[in-house]
Amino acid sequence: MSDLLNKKCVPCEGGILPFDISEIHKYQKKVDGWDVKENEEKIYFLEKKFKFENFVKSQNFVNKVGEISEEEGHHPDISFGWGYVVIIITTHAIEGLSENDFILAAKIDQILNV
Ligand SMILES: C[C@H](O)[C@H](O)[C@H]1CNC2=NC(N)=NC(=O)C2=N1
Repeated sequence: MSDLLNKKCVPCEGGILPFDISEIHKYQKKVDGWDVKENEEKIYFLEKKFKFENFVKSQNFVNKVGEISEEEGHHPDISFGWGYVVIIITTHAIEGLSENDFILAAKIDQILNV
């Protein structure tokens, strides 16, 4: 079990530096199947695609992700449709990745492991 599951996202309104690439790689090892990508503004984010059997199962997963995000006070960008959900996570306040993103990723994975 990832140690990240025992942590809680800390409210972030800026004032800290985003993870550098070596911290990103260290944390990436703690979450399974999450890609690290960089957008056109050179902002790093996490991305994972989840597959489901139908639309309703995708929708139910999105709803659970929404509940966890509210509990954590940290929110992903979500797109979904028939049989898939794509989750993107970054820390908007610092324009990069922080521990919060990896905590949320670990807790999203946990939805499917319980
Ligand atoms: C204070 C509170 O934590 C912030 O407004 C939060 C809300 N959710 C958030 N979610 C994400 N992904 N990034 C943020 O910077 C962010 N800011």
